[in-house]
Order: sequence, then structure tokens, then C-alpha cells
Amino acid sequence: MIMDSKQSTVKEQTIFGHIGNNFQTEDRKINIIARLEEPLIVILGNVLSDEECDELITLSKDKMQRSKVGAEHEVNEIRTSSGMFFQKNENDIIIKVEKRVSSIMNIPIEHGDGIQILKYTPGQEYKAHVDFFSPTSKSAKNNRISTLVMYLNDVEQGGETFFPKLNFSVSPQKGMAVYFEYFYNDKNVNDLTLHSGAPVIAGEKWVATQWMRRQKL
Ligand SMILES: O=C(O)CCC(=O)C(=O)O
Ligand SMILES: [Fe+2]
Repeated sequence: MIMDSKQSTVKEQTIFGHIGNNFQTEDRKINIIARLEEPLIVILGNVLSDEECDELITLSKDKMQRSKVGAEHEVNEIRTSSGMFFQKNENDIIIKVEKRVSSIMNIPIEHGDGIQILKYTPGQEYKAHVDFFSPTSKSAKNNRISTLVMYLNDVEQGGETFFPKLNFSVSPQKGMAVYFEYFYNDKNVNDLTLHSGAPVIAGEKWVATQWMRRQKL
């Protein structure tokens, strides 16, 4: 635990350990654009190249299905986007991106759900939710601890990632990402990571999401 002298409160240890204005992964220099300290939310630049974004869209385009929600994988109005999962190590670009994401998130890729691609067309959204499973769910035994949402295209209008309890919104920008974690001892801090994908108003929105678990999957 780290004492935060300004607020004289005790700040909990975080998973994401990068400091400064940028940091280096094996093959790319990632920019830290902005951060909120608790819960830790970090806006990252230069996570994916334009070519990588385009390739992820091309590879997933024909495999998109109406998104399912929760442990039971039900079709639900909470998420009207379509989506697909890549298998871990599925192909060269997935291997490269998974390595980078693991280094950004500071968690071995073995702890990851496969990378998920979501596509939203105008009117489609992902209503407010948390990414961790409720304690009563089977999946909570190896619960999620952190998320990286990577934006694969520029959205004409709408489609922000919005954190309603923090009144904080992130505009999607091609190649950038938002990172957040919810592995705090204080349940109230985890609950503050409630977020939504706001309705797209014009254009399409494509994202790639990596969720990490507490243990290997
Ligand atoms: O589309 C977004 O901005 C958010 C996506 C999201 O919340 C998720 O994939 O868990
Ligand atoms: Fe989410």
C-alpha cells in the first residue's frame, strides 16, 4: 500500500505499473495520455498501428455474431453490438498483439480471455456494466481483474466509453486504448469501474477488448 500524502488516505496497490509519459513494450512505444488514480483508468496512445487495426477488422468481419452477455451467454438488450472472439495464439497478428497487451497490462497472457472484437453500427450500444462476474457466478472463482479496450477505428459521432459513476468519458480514437482495473480490496472502488459503450450516432465503431483473470484460464 502507498500513502497518498495529498489526501492522507491509503491508496491500494495497482496492477498496471507503468509511470511517466510513455513506456516500451517489446515492439512498440506506448504513450500514457491521461490517468485517473483510483480506480486506475489509463488512456493509452499508439497501442496499435493503423495497419494492425485494419487487419483485426478484416480478420473478424465475416465472423461477427450478435453479442452474448454474462456467464450464461444470453442474447440480451444490454449489448446490441455484434462480436467474435479470437482463440489465443490464433494467428500471427493475434500473437503479436497479445504479447503487447500482456506487457501493457502487466499480466501473463495465459490469464486472458481471448481477444474479443465488437462492432457497433448507429444506435447500437453496450449498456452500463462491470466486467467482473458477480460473486455468486461460477466464473467468479477465477474472476476478471482488468480490461483493455482498444479502438480500431475513428468513429464519426458517439460511441464513447463512458464511466457513469465517475462522469468520465473516453472518445474512441483509432489505435488508442482505455485500460482499467478492478482488483481492489475495497468493493466500492471496483464498482466505480461501471462503464458503457455509448450508442454510436454516426459511422461504425470497432473495438478489441482484452480481459484478464486473476489466475490462468
Ligand atoms: O465499446 C466500448 O467502449 C466498451 C466495451 C466494453 O465495455 C467491453 O468490451 O467490456
Ligand atoms: Fe466492459
